[in-house]
Amino acid sequence: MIVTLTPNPSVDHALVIDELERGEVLRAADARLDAGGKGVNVSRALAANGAETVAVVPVGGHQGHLLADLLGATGVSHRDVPISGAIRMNVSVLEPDGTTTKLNEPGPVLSEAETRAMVDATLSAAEGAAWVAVCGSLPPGVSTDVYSDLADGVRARGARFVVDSSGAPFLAAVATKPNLIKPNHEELAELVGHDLPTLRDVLAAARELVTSGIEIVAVSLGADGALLVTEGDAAHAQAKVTTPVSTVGAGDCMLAGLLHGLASGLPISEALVGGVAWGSAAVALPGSSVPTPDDVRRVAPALSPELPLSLELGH
Ligand SMILES: Nc1ncnc2c1ncn2[C@@H]1O[C@H](COP(=O)(O)OP(=O)(O)OP(=O)(O)O)[C@@H](O)[C@H]1O
Ligand SMILES: O=P(O)(O)OC[C@@]1(O)O[C@H](CO)[C@@H](O)[C@@H]1O
Repeated sequence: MIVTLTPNPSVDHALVIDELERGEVLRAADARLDAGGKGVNVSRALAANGAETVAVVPVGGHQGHLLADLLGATGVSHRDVPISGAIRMNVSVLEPDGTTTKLNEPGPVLSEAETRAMVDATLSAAEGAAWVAVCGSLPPGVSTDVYSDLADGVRARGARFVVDSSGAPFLAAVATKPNLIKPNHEELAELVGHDLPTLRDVLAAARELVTSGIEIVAVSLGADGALLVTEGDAAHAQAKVTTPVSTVGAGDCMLAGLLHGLASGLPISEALVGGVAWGSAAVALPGSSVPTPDDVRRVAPALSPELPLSLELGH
């Protein structure tokens, strides 16, 4: 069982347009709503592939009701923590060449009591779980100290602690030495404090974090696939997507596939290939849609026989 906590969930509103032009009235050709926020997406992807998961979410306001309805419609088990503020509506603007622009709200202010209730709900869901993944930004009012409470509580219950975030909260979370982190290329550069132009640089940065006490560093690299590093191992995998539609949530689906593989006892390289398959399958789907097993079967992920260390990333 994999538990997710999304401290700052959203309803994701995706709009399909021809071309993003500042200062113009743009008519959307299509639009869709999905339950969103990084941990919610991880749980949605797991549930869509038949894996056991519970999503813990603070819920308030009209969007909160909508989030609960959307989650219910997709069959995802969720534990709602009532809050007085309204959760976010985040907008994604999707162009035909696959370019995705995101506009994310800050989210509601959470009181200390609401933050405590969110931690307690997560720790109660963590009883008997294999992994607990805390994903995405922190809403205003939530101190980064929340990560040490969560890390200690999750470990005390025998589960493994995963974090995916960005900026200062990610730095604070990394200081708790999670069992697994999933930065993307930019977030890893932020964590180590310098640019990482090639896969060789990404490997060195991931090894630095592993040496500091993090068991597994999984770096998602967009179209360049993903690199997974542990103390004794490093693996790279990639899958081509001919027509990218929306990259929103691809990193979350990659994390979901990876955790599913690890929870099923796969060796890390096979779990990585599964993660890349789920992430790449998500890129071929609209909005924040998560892939089903049929979608995953349509992509052909490949483990690199040797690490392509000279690969220049993002080209
Ligand atoms: N253009 C692409 N072509 C093929 N696969 C892709 C592409 N973009 C992303 N992927 C797949 O999705 C995974 C996650 O992508 P990425 O590194 O962009 O995540 P992210 O920045 O965390 O995304 P998000 O925050 O939207 O969830 C990659 O590891 C890769 O497997
Ligand atoms: O603002 P955060 O919490 O960093 O990210 C939130 C978000 O952009 O991440 C998901 C995609 O990964 C979306 O479902 C959601 O809107």
